[in-house]
Amino acid sequence: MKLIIAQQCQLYLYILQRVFYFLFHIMKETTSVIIWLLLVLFLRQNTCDDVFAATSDLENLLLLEMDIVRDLKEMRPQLNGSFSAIDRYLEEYTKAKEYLDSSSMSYETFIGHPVNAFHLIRRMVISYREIKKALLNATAKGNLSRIIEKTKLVTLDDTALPTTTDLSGAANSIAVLQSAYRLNVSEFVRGNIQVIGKELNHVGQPLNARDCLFIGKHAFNKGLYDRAVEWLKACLQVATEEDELTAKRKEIEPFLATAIRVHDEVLQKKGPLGKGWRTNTEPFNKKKYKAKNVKSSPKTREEIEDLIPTNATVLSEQDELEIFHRLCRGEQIRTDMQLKDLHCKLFKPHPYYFLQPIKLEEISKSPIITAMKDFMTDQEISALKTAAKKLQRSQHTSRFGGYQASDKRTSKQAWVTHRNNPIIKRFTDKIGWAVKLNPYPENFGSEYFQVANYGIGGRYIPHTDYGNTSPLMPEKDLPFHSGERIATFMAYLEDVPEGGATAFTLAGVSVWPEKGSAVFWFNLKTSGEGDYRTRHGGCPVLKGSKWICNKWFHERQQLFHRPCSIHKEDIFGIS
Ligand SMILES: O=C(O)CCC(=O)C(=O)O
Ligand SMILES: [Fe+2]
Repeated sequence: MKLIIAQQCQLYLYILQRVFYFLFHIMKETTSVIIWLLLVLFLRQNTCDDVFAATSDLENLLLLEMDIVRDLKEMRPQLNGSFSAIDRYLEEYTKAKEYLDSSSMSYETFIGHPVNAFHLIRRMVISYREIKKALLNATAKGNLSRIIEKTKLVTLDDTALPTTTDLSGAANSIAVLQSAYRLNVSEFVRGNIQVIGKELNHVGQPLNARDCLFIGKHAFNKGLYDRAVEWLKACLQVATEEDELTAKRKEIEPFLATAIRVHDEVLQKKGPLGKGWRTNTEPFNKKKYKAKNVKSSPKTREEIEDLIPTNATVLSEQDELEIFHRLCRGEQIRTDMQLKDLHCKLFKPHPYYFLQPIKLEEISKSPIITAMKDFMTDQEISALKTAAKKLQRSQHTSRFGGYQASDKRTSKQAWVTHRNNPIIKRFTDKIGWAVKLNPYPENFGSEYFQVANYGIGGRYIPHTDYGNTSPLMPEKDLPFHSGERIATFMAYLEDVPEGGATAFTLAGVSVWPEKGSAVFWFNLKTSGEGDYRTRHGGCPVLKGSKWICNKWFHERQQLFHRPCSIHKEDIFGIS
């Protein structure tokens, strides 16, 4: 008996030992994975509340600033002595406010100008922290506490204020805007948006030398060496003209020298364009450096088609970004023949549309992309925007797996259901009748509406809507077996004065946002295979506030509406 117990004990011990060994082994293997996961979580948290990523948040920030200023102005006479941080800030704010009042712009229009938005974020990040520190110091010293402790800025939770991450995000966005739209930098530092070769001038408030230095450094860090040099040169110019110096020439010059040197070295070693860097085609220092393999970007739709992957080859990220920016700038890369083939028609796919047909415009024939003009009523637009109050930072596939907020997709979004909202319910029906697909999330025909708002320079780099590139609506409501995103309906909820087109890089077309209009396309071929030619992205918003609303249809529920086919290359159409 004893023997049996001893043997059993040994067996248990052996099993326990193996389990420990196994766990230890797993832990050893997974330690690095865990560290990565923690890092990813940490990075995610840090980028969650980016205020620069949505104009609606920037507008709220502007209102908050007005509140704080009212309070500061009331308090200032009671504070004897020097509070230079407050005085400097109030002076700067007053200039911005006078500018806003004299231009009689709406707050949304004002904040839709990237320079005005940058100024606001800078004041909130730098000036407010300085003021708060000065006030708290004074409180610590004694009798001012009763006045100061009541001020909004002191009682306000710090999480309500933007952070240095927001300021960096805004500087990055400006660098991206300049690069994508070829902005005239010497005008931009004066606050004016001018695109080289285009009649356009949106006036804003000038930047100071420190702002230019800050943006120049961000352009450099993003590998935009040509742009960094332009910024730093403009910065020197501003510094020479400034009454109250914000950055000394001595501070700027070393950065400029480094930017020029790195620019020339990169050009000589790697060429003018690659993943993560760009330079001019000529070096600044021609005596010391030579240019290397200057590559011209694709010119026509045919040339782009040559780049379309046939089997496994994929268009390089850099080539695609070049095409994307050309489309964003409104360059025509299709031939006249291709354009001549496109038509408009009045479309009555359902009795609902008999009296008021849809104005359908063909945007592209391969793949088929259609626009529906004036598809939404003002009532539907405001119902969707009102329902999308709690916006969260949008995410995109991450290099570490899963999804992450990054500058590949700078917007904020909310999922909106039609439940309990008769206007949104009717709008859902309307879409279903128009495109002849099941639009109801209840039976997994589609996801809820995704309403998104872009901020300064807000963009979404080219991607496909199929293949898990962005998170689906909350998973508990949409099981895996609902299939891929078979089709996309995307409506524009605002006009965008400058930039912000949707560019289809392989179709070679751009669609410009028009309030109430929508675009529709199938992401999958009839065989169920993804149609790579549907790659598209949201161009950086140069000026204004871009709001869109997506409805993604899922594959399985559409079986009887759109039967699959055995012919691999067949595509669906809208008819
Ligand atoms: O903003 C745009 O124009 C494109 C948005 C988009 O592609 C998406 O949300 O999937
Ligand atoms: Fe998309």
